[in-house]
Amino acid sequence: MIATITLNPAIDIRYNLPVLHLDDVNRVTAVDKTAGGKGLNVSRVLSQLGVKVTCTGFLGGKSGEWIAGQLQNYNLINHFVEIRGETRFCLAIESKEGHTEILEQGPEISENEREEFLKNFDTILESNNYIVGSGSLPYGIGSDFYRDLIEKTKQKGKYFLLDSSGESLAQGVKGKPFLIKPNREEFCKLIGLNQLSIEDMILHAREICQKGTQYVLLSLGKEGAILISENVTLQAIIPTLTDVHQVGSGDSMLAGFAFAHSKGYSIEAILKWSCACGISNAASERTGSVELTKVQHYFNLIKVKELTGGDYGGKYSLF
Ligand SMILES: Nc1ncnc2c1ncn2[C@@H]1O[C@H](COP(=O)(O)OP(=O)(O)OP(=O)(O)O)[C@@H](O)[C@H]1O
Ligand SMILES: O=P(O)(O)OC[C@@]1(O)O[C@H](CO)[C@@H](O)[C@@H]1O
Repeated sequence: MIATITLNPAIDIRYNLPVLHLDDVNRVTAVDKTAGGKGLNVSRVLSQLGVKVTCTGFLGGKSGEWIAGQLQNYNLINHFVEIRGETRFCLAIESKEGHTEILEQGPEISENEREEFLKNFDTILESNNYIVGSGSLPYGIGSDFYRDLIEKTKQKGKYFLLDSSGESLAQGVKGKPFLIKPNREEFCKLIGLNQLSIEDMILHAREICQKGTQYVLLSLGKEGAILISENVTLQAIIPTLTDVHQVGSGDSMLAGFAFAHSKGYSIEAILKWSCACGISNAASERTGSVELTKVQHYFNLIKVKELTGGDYGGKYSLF
């Protein structure tokens, strides 16, 4: 079984506008509202793939109640800790100018609520082999929180997949999770440089793997993805879609990885499943949502190629 952690869930609102006018009134042409936060997107996609998923994190207030209701609709097992604060809203605006996100910081978590989560987490660990921890941390949760959860998970011999950013990702990597899934920007921040070439990202990712993280799944949007481990580097070449709804593609990708790995598929097939889920989400109107027939269709179009750059320090010929 797979459990997901969403410490800072959100009601995700997506507005579509032909043009976004700043300092003016804008009227939207389409609205979408989903139970979000990265971990809940992962959960919904896993559920669509037929996996029984336990979801945990913090939920509070009227927005928390709304999200809890949505969990039932998707047959997700609700192990969220109820909090006094109000669960946040996150806004994504899609217009001709591009994609704009406005994200609330989220509620404050008290010491007691944090303790309750940790007790709850110990129980969840007993019955789940995969833990997927995704997204930002709310106030009151220290940046080493994921790291502690990763260490607990590893002590039980289970897999922790981490998708975070900034300091919580940097700290998380120190806990040596099974996998991290940064996008290009998150990875550059992790390394502490503004821009990195693909070759340099591979070399840095390999270094992270040598220190104990098993996989770095580098997601590159419409350019596909690269999966790096200590011994192998695989590139996924994908069909590119235009006119996409990209929010949640990274989360869908992570769901695809957890699903395919838990089925014991080959590493090439796991990378294809990951990308196929990301693409299917990008093709969907809904945030954090895939269709199995589309996933299978995209799976067949993806090519996986091994990149050989010689020893660590060598260059990768493809790029
Ligand atoms: N325009 C696109 N066309 C085809 N596939 C896409 C496109 N955008 C994303 N994908 C798929 O989704 C995967 C994840 O996308 P991306 O790298 O944008 O993740 P992310 O930045 O974590 O996304 P988000 O934060 O929006 O969830 C890509 O590796 C790719 O497989
Ligand atoms: O603030 P975080 O947790 O980093 O990101 C939150 C968020 O932008 O990520 C998801 C898309 O990946 C959305 O569902 C959600 O609104």
